Parts: sequence; structure tokens; C-alpha cells
Amino acid sequence: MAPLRQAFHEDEDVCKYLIDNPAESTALKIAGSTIAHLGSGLVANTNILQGRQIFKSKPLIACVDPRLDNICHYCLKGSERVPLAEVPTEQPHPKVCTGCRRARFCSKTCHSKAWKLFHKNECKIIRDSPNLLMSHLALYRLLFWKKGNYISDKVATVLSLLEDHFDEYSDTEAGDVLFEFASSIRNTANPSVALNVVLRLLPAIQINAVKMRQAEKSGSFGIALDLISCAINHSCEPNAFLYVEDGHIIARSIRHIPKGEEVTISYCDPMLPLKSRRGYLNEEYFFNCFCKRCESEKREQKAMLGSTVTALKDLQLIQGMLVQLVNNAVVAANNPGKHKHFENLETVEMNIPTLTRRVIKHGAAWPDHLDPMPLVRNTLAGLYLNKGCHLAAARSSLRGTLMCRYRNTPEWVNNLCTLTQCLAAIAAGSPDDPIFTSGSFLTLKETQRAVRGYGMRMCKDAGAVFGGGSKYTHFLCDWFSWVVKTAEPPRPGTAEFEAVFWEAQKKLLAWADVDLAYCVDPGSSLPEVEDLSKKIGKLRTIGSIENLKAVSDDDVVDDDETDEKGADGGEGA
Ligand SMILES: C[S@@+](CC[C@H](N)C(=O)[O-])C[C@H]1O[C@@H](n2cnc3c(N)ncnc32)[C@H](O)[C@@H]1O
Repeated sequence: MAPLRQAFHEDEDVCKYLIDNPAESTALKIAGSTIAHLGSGLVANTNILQGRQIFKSKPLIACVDPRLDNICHYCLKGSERVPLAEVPTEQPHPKVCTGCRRARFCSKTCHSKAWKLFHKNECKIIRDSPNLLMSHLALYRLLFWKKGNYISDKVATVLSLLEDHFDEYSDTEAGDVLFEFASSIRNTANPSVALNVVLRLLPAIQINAVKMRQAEKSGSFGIALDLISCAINHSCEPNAFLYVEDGHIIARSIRHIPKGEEVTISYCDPMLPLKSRRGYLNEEYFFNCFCKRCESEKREQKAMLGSTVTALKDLQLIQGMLVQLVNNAVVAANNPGKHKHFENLETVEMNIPTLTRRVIKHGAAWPDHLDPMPLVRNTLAGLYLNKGCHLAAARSSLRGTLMCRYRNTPEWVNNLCTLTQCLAAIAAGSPDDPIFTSGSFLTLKETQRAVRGYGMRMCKDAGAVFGGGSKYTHFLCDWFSWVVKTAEPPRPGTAEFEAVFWEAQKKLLAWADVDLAYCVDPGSSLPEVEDLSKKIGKLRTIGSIENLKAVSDDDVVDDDETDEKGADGGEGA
């Protein structure tokens, strides 16, 4: 029987090390968790206001999903176009390593730094294992580093204290698989490490590594083992979220976190329905979630359907089927010609009421805020947008974005961004287009006002959620200031604009069949942009390719800075 693992908070030295490790941090402490039974948690040691950076940390290990071709495996920067941008970013498209033909690097510098630090050991492994999991790659890296004496005693102690749920594997099929992989990785990378250490390390990586995401995208592009993030517990209504910028994991507060409250993030997609979230958390992280949101959704479902078990089961079944429906549409869109039935988005949409009618009877409608409807609508909006069906995209986006219960989250900002993009694409049409003249939609002028109104809210909320200093907020505000500069008065931020935007929004919501209660207030000012311009000492008015280059050049400069602590967070080479 394996010895009981000591919790982080019981080791003062480890706590101090974890708290001091990030490059920047607000006052935090590690303490016994009030959420995770017997475990530790990261706790605010001061009041943290909404939208603040909680910490910025260089992960110990970052493994990029080799199926993606747009992210540098060393500096973690992406080369993809930011939404609303007319031209790609200046971040060079990463070139594939000629050895493994899978890892990608944006420059020779990144390639050679990665080679020295980890890729020389991993190149052949990646080449020979097309289905290599990122957690397995992370284990290889740790074992190779251990061999090269790149793992300090402190880091080794932290790794030994990570939650691994090892006991849950014993006598299971998953336990046999774990044994097979852990032994094989150990034999290749470093047989001098005891097998029972490696057997715990692999599940510890799977449970503690965070999914890396860029600010502007909800999907993940890889995993990172970041020491301070390992202490953060889950909530389906979290008070913080993580994203990657400039090779660092940034934690930001979604709402005010009073001193003494645990910092929480969502381990799963918060847009998923209750049963899917709980199932995922149970399978991947071995716990049942009883957060406030889960409990209140359970009560709500019971109130809606009565407490008969069959009605609840039916609801959860249909919720799962709706998620599957859009997942299939996404797979079909990514593999044209292979799943024709799901490529036709109108047919996919027609299946939604057929499914929902099976649980919500007597002619009542499925509440549009009820999960996973916002997720379904927003996913369809993205798919319609990619196909160039801007009106269908705008309708789905309005319904999915505005009817979602959770605002002030990264998903809310990204969805507002998609909505603004759909409306901007429609507004780029000719004034004589029947869509503007037939009376069935808005006029061109009203559409342009809608773009500015939702665009203003998007910038304001990007500032609140991602911070005024984030590159994403910079980009959106720069785009917005260009739109405003080229637009007719009234200017956003004035009472006249609010009045004309309100009229446009009323028409738009009626067109999309969205209740007016879900309307958006564009806000009266953009303080984040002003702060930003003061900070950088100049007001950027991006609207030309030259200016866009200037932003992206900033991205490229700090190649060398990346190496200050090394991609291993200072413990590596
Ligand atoms: C990354 S660790 C978080 C830190 C962990 N509490 C510790 O003491 O090391 C993830 C594990 O913490 C526990 N955990 C996280 N959030 C939880 C929650 N909301 N309820 C119950 N357990 C949770 C689960 O055991 C999960 O596998």
C-alpha cells in the first residue's frame, strides 16, 4: 500500500517556494482547502478586485499539441490571425522541425533553445510515436531532466506532493495501462528513477497539468505543468481563469475575490451542461463537484421537470445529445466531405427542436439559457461565420451570446468578439443590398451602429476580463478606435450614440427572437483604452497594415527574454 501523500499546505518550505516561484504575483497563500476534501488550495491573502492579474508564472513544462501547426513549441506564441484582424499577425508561421516533422518553432533561435533544453531528447520519440499523449511527453521531459540533474531538490519535493489519485488505479484496467506506459517511458528516458515514483508521476501530471489556451480562443493548445497552478482547485463558477501570454501562465480574477477565499478555476468547459461537467470531472480528476452552480442547476432542473427520475434522466440525455450534435458539426467542418450530414448546418439546427421537444412537453420552449444551448448556438455561429453565412452566424451568435447566464468571463468576451465580427461582415455589404432595404433586417446605418455598440462593450469587457495591458485587449481597442475614426457621428460613449444604438439593438433582438431583457449596454467610456494609452505614452490608431505590424513586432522582440529563466521556469538547463 502506497504511503498517504502529505498535503502541500503541511509543508511550510514547499508553500513558500510555490508562492515565491511566479515571476509576478499578488498576495497569496497555500492552505487547507475548504472545497477539496483533505487537500490544499490556493487562497487570496488580500482582496483581489475583479479583472486583476493574480499571478504570472513560467511553467515548469509546456507541451504543445503537435497536431496544431500555428504555435511555437518553445515560446508558445501563435501565428494565427486574431479575430477581426484583416491581416495575419506578424508572428511568423512556425516551421516544422526536420527531424520529427511534428514539433514547430517560429525562429531558429526558438528551435535551438528548445533543442538544448528538451527537443534533442524528444525529437526521435515524437517522430516515432504519432499518437504520443502530451502527458506522456511531459513525463519523458521530467525523466530526461532528472538524468541531466536539471531538477532541483525543491522541485522534486513539489512533484512528490502532487495529487495523483494513485489508489484509484489499483486493480483497474486503467491501472494496467498506466503501468505499461510508465514502465516503457521510464525504460527509455531514465531507468535509474524508481518505478513506483514514475507510476505516481504520470497520473500526477495528468491531474495537475493545466490546459493552455490563448486569450482569444476557448480551446486548448497543449498542457503545462505550472507549480503554483497545481494548487488551484476547481469550481464550475470559478473566480479566476488561466491563459497563456508571452510564454507565461497568467491567472486573472473573474470577480472580486475577498481575502481568505480560495482561488478557483474551471477544469472543464464551463459552457457544458451539469451532467457532462460532473462526468468529466469524475473521470479525469476523480471527484464529484458540489459547487454552488452544480447544486443550483440541480435544483433548477428539478423545479422545471418535477423530481421524477425519468424526466431528469431524459433531460440530461438530451443535453448530452445536443453537445454531441454540435461536436459532430465541428468534426464535419474540419473534415470536409467525410460527414456530409453534419456539414449542412441548417439540418443540424433543425435537429435541435426535435431533440428538445422530447423533454420539454406541452408546447413549452426549451429555455434558451439552459445549458448547453448557449454553447450550441455559439458553436454554430462560429461554423456559419467560417462558411461566410453572416446572417445565420449573427442570429446564432446573438442568441448564444446574449442568452448565456455568465457574463464577464473569457468566453463572454470571445463570444462578443464573434458577434461583432458577424455584424461587421454584414455591415461591409453594399447599401443597396436587399438585406438592408427590404425591412426584414436593419438598415446599413443601423447595422454599423450595432457593430460599434457591441464593439464598445467587447473592448470594455476585454479590459475588465483580460486586463488593459493584455495584447488581446490592445488589439480589440485598436481595431475599435479605427472603426470609430472612420464612422459617422454620433460617437460611442455619448448619450446620442446610446439612443441610436438602443433603436438598432431593439430591431436586431426582435429579428433574432431574443428577449429585450438580454440587451447589452455599450458603456459610456473606454477607461481601459485611456489607461493603456497613458501607459505606453502614445495613442495607437491602428487601421493600416503598417500599424498592425508595429503591434506584432512587439510580439517578436522578446525571444531573448524567453530565455531569462529558461522554458523550465529556472530549474532547467
Ligand atoms: C490540481 S489538484 C488541486 C490541488 C489539490 N487540492 C491538492 O491538494 O493537491 C486537483 C485535485 O484536487 C481535488 N479537487 C480540485 N477541485 C475540487 C473540487 N471542487 N471538489 C473536490 N475535489 C477537488 C481533486 O482531487 C483533484 O483531482
